[in-house]
Amino acid sequence: MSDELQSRTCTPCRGDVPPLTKAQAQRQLAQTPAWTLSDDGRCIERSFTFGNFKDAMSFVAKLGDLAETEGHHPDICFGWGWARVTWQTKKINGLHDNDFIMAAKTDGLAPR
Ligand SMILES: C[C@H](O)[C@H](O)[C@H]1CNC2=NC(N)=NC(=O)C2=N1
Repeated sequence: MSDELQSRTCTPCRGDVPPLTKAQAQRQLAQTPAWTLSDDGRCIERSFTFGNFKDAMSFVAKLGDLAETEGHHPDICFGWGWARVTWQTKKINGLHDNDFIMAAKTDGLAPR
């Protein structure tokens, strides 16, 4: 399930496709069950915990590198012992398969 998503790479989104509907997003969420769909169905979010600030910042740095590699970028908040990641495709103000691919890849970066 999410292994399949983790193995995929993002496709450039030129903004010429509609966002996933809330029902489509809910179906996709089955592959990334640790993530929460927003009420408006336009983004997915997950919080992570760490033992200290350094580990949280290291996770954020790795996620930033991944985002640059994939050309698809999250919103990230973080602090001592925590990080919150939100995925949305800004160009379409909603969710795209890329967001679920990146959510699965984000899970792969998190400490077990
Ligand atoms: C040209 C560049 O690839 C695009 O602007 C990308 C960059 N990263 C992006 N990240 C996200 N989350 N949404 C986008 O629409 C987006 N567009």
